[in-house]
Amino acid sequence: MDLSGPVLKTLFSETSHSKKPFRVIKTKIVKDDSFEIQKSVKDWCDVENLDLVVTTGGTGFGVRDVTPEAVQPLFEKSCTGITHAMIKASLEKTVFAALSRPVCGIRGNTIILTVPGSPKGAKENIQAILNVLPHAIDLVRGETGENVHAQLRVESHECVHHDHKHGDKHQYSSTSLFGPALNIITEHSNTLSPIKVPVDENLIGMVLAEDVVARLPVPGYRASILDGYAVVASDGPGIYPVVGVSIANTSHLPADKLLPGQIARITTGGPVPPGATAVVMVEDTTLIRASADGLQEESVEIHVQVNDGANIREIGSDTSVGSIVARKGELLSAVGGEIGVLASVGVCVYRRPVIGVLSTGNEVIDHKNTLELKYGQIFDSNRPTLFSIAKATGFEVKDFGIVDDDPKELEKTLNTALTQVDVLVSTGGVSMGELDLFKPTLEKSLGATIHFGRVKMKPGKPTTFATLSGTSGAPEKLIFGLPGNPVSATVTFYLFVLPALRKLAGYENWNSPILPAELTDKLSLDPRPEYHRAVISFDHSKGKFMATSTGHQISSRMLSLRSCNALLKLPEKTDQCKELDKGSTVDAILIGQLS
Ligand SMILES: Nc1nc2c(c(=O)[nH]1)N[C@H]1C(S)=C(S)[C@@H](COP(=O)(O)OP(=O)(O)OC[C@H]3O[C@@H](n4cnc5c(N)ncnc54)[C@H](O)[C@@H]3O)O[C@H]1N2
Ligand code: MOO
Ligand SMILES: [Mg+2]
Repeated sequence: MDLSGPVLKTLFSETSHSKKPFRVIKTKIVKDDSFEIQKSVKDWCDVENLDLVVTTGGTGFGVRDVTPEAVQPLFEKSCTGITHAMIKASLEKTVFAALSRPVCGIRGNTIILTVPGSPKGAKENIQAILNVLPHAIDLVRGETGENVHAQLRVESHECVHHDHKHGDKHQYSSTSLFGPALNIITEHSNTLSPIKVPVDENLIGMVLAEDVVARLPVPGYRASILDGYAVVASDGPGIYPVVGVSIANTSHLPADKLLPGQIARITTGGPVPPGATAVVMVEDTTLIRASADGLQEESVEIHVQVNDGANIREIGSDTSVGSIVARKGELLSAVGGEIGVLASVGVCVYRRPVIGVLSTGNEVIDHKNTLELKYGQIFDSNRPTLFSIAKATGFEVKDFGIVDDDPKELEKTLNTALTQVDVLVSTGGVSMGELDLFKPTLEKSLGATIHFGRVKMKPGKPTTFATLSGTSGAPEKLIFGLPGNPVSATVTFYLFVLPALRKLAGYENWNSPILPAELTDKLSLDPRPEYHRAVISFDHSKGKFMATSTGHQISSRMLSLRSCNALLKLPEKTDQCKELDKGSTVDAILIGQLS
């Protein structure tokens, strides 16, 4: 008769797990047959997906005691500590506990325990580990239970100095405010080395690494400003023979120069013939006689007196040789002016940083790979969002995909990525959960230096910044661990990553512009300084920018970023100030277009 089964069932039912009792939902009596035992345990782990499977009996020294040998091959991980705790507790009661051979392990999300068959022994063993079981189950399930929470609060408490000597606990230096955190980042964002590049549209968004000096004059020849006739100005008005034509880069003249009393047809930009001293626009002339075929004018009347030099761009009048046409530090904008100026010369610009982006999380699924989500899964919105911002702001991104919450996989991907990029941006896994592995992996496996791991701001509290020294004089790599929440990832990209990218690319002004804006409604304040998503627009009647909140600001709600073009800098809530009134003026960080 099974006596220990009911004893354990009662014990579990009386025990609280996350304020709910354990529920024993399966019981079964199995013969002392390895195959039968394995089949049942495997079924409960793999098919039923139970949190905990406990076998009683078959752990002794008897010939028919085969449970440990049957169960052990099913383990993916051994739980030696639990086994020790059980044996230790029993040994304290009787030395005969030494004749028990329990084994404990993990298969998938299930913990498997083998305890003795005697009701007393079984109860003692389970009681010995009952307190750690909820915590263990939470960890194996990847959830954050209260025990885990308490443990992690110790493990990641804020400290000012980063110190490896604090034992095994993870301690990541914390910066309390956004400003100092950004300063740390920009101190490490050293402008990359200059490169020589051809002048084309790829220059947009690049910064000149040296002054650009004109090597050639513009124009390189005397060029006409108008369509008309090249003349000798001192000839004055009158009827003249048309002796030649100067169109664009071709010039047909009977002699090597225009003589007084002669004129030549010329088009805009065409080379003014030697001897000509001015150009008269065609509107100030009349055709007197044309050739027989009507294609060529033979004589033309000039109606106006022009001065020497009229309507001629002299050599070098736009740009003289040796003049500085663009200065070091100048940003080559998309408006086109700078690129147009440089079109005649080669340029040296700062290399633009290469950025790697990856998402982390077992629940994160690439939206391009499936249209279906299983329970608990979510689509990866962070990578497409960050790619878009990077592209729109002129930076090249490499995609490192989605990485599971697995330290080895994370380490492998980070190592690969860091050989290819200047800046690595990862999202997720930086907060307090037990699957938040980014910081320990960076520090322990990659040897990176974490400069801060928390910032007093909303959103973006767990934002992490680290650096990894470059090999053989190469610049250090910048590593950003942005929070997984999509809004937090996006906002912190704008606030932390973009300034770093701009500084690496040589921008003198790397921060986004800030405008004063008036609130159209009152806003409640948060205990953390907040970067509140809003739409700002210029109100012509008031002569100022107006800011309207995008609504509920929870960090998971991407809709709070829809149409948003600014982040309002809101101060933290104090006893004296809990909200900002309608009409208050706040700083608005411009992140999008003004409409
Ligand atoms: N006990 C505490 N818990 C949390 C704290 C805290 O201080 N104490 N901070 C909260 C804050 S604030 C944030 S922000 C989040 C940050 O979490 P993690 O960076 O660790 O990110 P995950 O846990 O991996 O994911 C959080 C959330 O975001 C979703 N997610 C993750 N990746 C993506 C993606 N690529 N696309 C879309 N959504 C994504 C994920 O499913 C979670 O819902 O931590 C709080 N917790
Ligand atoms: O600080 Mo988290 O980024 O608000 O949600
Ligand atoms: Mg987390």
